[in-house]
Amino acid sequence: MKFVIGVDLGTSAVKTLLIGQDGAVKAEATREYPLFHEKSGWSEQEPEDWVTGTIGALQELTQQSGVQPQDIEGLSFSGQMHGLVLLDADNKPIRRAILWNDTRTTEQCREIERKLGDKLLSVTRNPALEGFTLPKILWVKQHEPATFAKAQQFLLPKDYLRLRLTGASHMDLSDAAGTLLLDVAGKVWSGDVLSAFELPASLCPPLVEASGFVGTLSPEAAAATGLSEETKVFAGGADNACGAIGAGILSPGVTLCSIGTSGVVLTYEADSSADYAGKVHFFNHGKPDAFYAMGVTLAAGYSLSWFRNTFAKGESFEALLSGVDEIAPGSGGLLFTPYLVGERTPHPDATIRGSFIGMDGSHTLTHFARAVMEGITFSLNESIDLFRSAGKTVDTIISIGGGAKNPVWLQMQADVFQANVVALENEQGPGLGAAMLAAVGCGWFANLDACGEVFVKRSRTFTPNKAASDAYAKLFRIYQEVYHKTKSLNESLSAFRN
Ligand SMILES: Nc1ncnc2c1ncn2[C@@H]1O[C@H](COP(=O)(O)OP(=O)(O)O)[C@@H](O)[C@H]1O
Ligand SMILES: O=C(CO)[C@@H](O)[C@H](O)COP(=O)(O)O
Repeated sequence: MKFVIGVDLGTSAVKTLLIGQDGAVKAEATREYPLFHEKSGWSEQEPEDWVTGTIGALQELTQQSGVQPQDIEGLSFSGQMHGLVLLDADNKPIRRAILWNDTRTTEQCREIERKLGDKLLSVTRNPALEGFTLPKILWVKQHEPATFAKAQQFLLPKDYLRLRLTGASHMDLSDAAGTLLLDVAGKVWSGDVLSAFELPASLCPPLVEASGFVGTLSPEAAAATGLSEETKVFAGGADNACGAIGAGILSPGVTLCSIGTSGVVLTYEADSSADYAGKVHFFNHGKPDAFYAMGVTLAAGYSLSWFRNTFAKGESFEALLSGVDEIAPGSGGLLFTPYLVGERTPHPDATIRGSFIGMDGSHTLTHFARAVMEGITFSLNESIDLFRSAGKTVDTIISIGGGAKNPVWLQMQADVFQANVVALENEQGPGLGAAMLAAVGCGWFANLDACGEVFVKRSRTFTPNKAASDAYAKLFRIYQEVYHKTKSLNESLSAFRN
């Protein structure tokens, strides 16, 4: 039996999967790394932590599985999107990476809108949002000119990791789409955007398809990981593109919901013709010539992690969430909005912050935990609402990400979304999607669709419960009011943030 590896460079951790030709997961290994929030709205990571974590996870994967290195034919990547890694002439990072959930760049977003006008949406197919990469480049240029003067190239997180494992520098189209520098339909770096901000074309790495073969592991990387120097490396894609591949979202009809650090609702687009007027993101898929549209909740799983780390430190998610199923929808009148780091869809707003509304003396920690899960799910339902309003049928949703480990949350998704929610045998959709890119690249299958038939394994389907759905429909309307009623309060409070 031959094997491939999918490396998912997430925000909370790097997760690696070793998968055989039969699509069965032979071994998994994970390494966590920290996030740095030096100021309110800032979010950074140390690129070296990604490399150390990945090498450790790959060593464990090979040792634990007992698979011979020469039987591992290929490897590919999935990565957290948008994060800015600036490299000097020696390919060394010149500062920490500024991540997708860092919202310091509101001023740069307004500058982009002023300079590009209508071209922004027509070329990049997306609005200027704080999380995207171009505003981050402009922020460093303005606030850290001495650092920026050293920058020779920018990469995204998984591209930097790939550079360290192969020695070659590339960016795939699905991730490049989230930079605001790509002509999304034309699949080239936009000369118009680069020149509007006086950025040299040399700052951008060569573009490849997510499925593109980019070389083999360097001798150093092979020695450090225990893998063979012959292992073929394929570019890989944005985590949401890979999540879509790993969930079998390879043709129209089925919707994806991912609850990782962020939360995502994603639908397949067969061509670039759809026009959501910038209300949702529109990016290149990891499947050649396809696209996807998605709404993003910035702090989905992050809200639950923050809640646990702040109020139940040291507890597992299983312990924290035990008993949430005994509380009725609505958490005893307690409502949470997950705007811990601002929001993207449907409220692109870097200043808004979260709320608990309706606290009373009868509420326990378990009520709060359930309210957090409900608030995150309501936020994702706003994206589903947007897609339904645009005429999409959303009746079957594949649910992936850390949040999909909890069956109560999967049932809650079915009840809030009023759709069937399907769980996969392994919730690690992005890692599976990366492994599928490697499997197709190694020639095991003619294309991703054929690979999906073998690799994507559905498990349980959760169907909406009528009484819970009716209650959630009422609660969702109340939830939707909270943003508007807390917006100006948060604007006033922002002066007191650190
Ligand atoms: N057992 C669990 N039950 C519910 N939620 C969980 C569980 N384990 C992890 N999570 C949630 O999943 C999130 C991590 O998901 P993951 O897909 O690994 O994220 P990322 O790709 O961003 O690193 C955590 O922030 C947490 O909220
Ligand atoms: O910013 C986005 C998508 O636009 C995020 O979805 C990131 O891609 C990070 O994803 P996770 O770490 O939550 O999977």
